[in-house]
Amino acid sequence: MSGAGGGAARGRFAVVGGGIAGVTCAEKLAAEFPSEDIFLITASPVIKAVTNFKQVSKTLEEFDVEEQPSSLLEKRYPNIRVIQSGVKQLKSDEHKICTEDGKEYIYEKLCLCAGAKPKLIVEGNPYVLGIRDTDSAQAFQKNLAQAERIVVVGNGGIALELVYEIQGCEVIWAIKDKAIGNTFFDAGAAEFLIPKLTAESRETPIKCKRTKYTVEGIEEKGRPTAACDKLGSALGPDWHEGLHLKGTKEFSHKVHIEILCEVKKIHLQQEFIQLQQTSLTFPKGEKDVEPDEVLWPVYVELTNGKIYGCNFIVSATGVVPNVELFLDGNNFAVGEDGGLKVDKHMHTSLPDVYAAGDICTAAWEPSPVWHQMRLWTQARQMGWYAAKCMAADALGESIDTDFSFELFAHITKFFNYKVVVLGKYNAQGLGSDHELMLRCTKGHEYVKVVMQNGRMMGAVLIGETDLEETFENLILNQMDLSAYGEDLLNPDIDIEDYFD
Ligand SMILES: Cc1cc2nc3c(=O)[nH]c(=O)nc-3n(C[C@H](O)[C@H](O)[C@H](O)COP(=O)(O)OP(=O)(O)OC[C@H]3O[C@@H](n4cnc5c(N)ncnc54)[C@H](O)[C@@H]3O)c2cc1C
Ligand SMILES: NC(=O)c1ccc[n+]([C@@H]2O[C@H](COP(=O)([O-])OP(=O)(O)OC[C@H]3O[C@@H](n4cnc5c(N)ncnc54)[C@H](O)[C@@H]3O)[C@@H](O)[C@H]2O)c1
Repeated sequence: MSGAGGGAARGRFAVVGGGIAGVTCAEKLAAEFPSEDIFLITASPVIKAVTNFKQVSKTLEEFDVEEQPSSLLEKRYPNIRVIQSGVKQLKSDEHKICTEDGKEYIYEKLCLCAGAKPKLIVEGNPYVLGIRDTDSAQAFQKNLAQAERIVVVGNGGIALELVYEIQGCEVIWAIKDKAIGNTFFDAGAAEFLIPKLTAESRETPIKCKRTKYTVEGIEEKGRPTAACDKLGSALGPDWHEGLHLKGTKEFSHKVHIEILCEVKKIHLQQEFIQLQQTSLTFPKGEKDVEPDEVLWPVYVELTNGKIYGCNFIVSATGVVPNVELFLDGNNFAVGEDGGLKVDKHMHTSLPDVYAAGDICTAAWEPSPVWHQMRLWTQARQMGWYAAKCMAADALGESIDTDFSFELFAHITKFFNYKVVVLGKYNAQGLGSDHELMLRCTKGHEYVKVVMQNGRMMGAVLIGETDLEETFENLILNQMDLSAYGEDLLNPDIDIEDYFD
């Protein structure tokens, strides 16, 4: 980009967002166009960089994520110029971005990677916390250190990690579903995991192939913090490992799960007193609940009629893409989940504007075994592929959809187990036309495969199953496995020998 006197700076490529999607996109553009300046405009003072990237198998990947000062990125890629300022306005018809520091940038091609923010059960209630970035995680830790009881609402990734990690504080976990972890597991897997949740003490964390989160080149003491909670980058794998997630009590873990319910109302202490209703103590057994004599700062009334007092509530109820600012004056097509719709070339509905990561909604016809989930891995893949598409468009070349969108593949860790989910691991979108095959050894491993017409469509692998590569191949090649029947999961048969 070149400055144009006191007016707008002009250039070929601009990227908004210093999270994984934006940084990966800027890096790829910088590598493809070494003689062009790439503008990376980001509201946060630190950027997220992928390091030690390793392709573990065809679609599973392993990498570390480092939070770095932007100067390190500029050092690695001298043609990336990081502008640390929030975008105030996008004028897509003029190909112009206006930032909060009063500057303007004219682009030829732009990629929006502004991420998402927590979708809270209620906005503006100081007792309801969301967790997204370093600031909000630290605020949570600080509040937890003073807490005796909290209520966690939501049943996805964050809730699963929190309820397992929190110590010295009673946790009432309210979920809409019948079983825990509905975004990753079915009831069978949930049953397998529950003993870990109720175990008296936690084990040493296992090492597993999953992304690792570190902070590089930033002194802990003088560490820059995001200017504002809403604009920091999303945390990611192992985000809780540096945090001391302990309440005021000396016990290890106390989690009570309320299933099939939602939050009906949240009452502040004064409102609750006026209501003259009864709240409950922390249940000791299934039916062992008593009226609570303690006065709490806030009360949660559940749709099952129960009321629990607590110090605060964590709303771990998903995310909503950061789009409002970009919609103002721009006629973007928006998906049902609130993201900017992108086609198979990561192109939004507006000319020369692309989007990647949590902000976008994949609106192309997906492969039968891929779906979008707002995950770190997908943010990296989309950022990289968006840059490839921008480059191809700029050079008038054609490009095929990236292979990473052929199969949904995610490695993570829950309750200290390695967890690999592949394809339609919960039979998403398959209706009733599918079969499940299971293999489970209590406390050791849980293997589930989803079959349709003799073909493997998805799998959940919990524990050290070593099956991920074989199953990845079986899902990708859609081989007819009818002849193998139950042998597919027979632990006495080395399944790899069959198919290698
Ligand atoms: C607590 C937690 C745990 C998670 N754990 C996992 C996990 O184990 N595995 C996994 O795969 N994923 C995990 N995720 C999800 C993962 O972190 C996100 O999917 C991923 O980081 C999204 O990357 P992104 O680049 O799209 O967005 P973000 O990381 O949110 O980055 C957005 C960037 O845009 C900038 N920005 C926003 N608005 C503006 C603006 N107006 N102007 C300029 N800049 C702006 C922000 O400052 C930020 O730099 C977790 C998320 C959370 C919150
Ligand atoms: N290990 C991992 O892979 C990991 C860990 C943490 C977070 N993440 C990702 O970070 C993002 C944020 O995590 P998250 O856990 O907030 O989101 P999520 O999308 O994983 O889960 C949201 C949960 O909230 C529930 N929910 C939604 N609205 C609700 C309401 N009004 N009342 C009660 N429950 C409600 C949903 O049923 C779902 O269980 C997600 O994209 C998630 O995939 C991933």
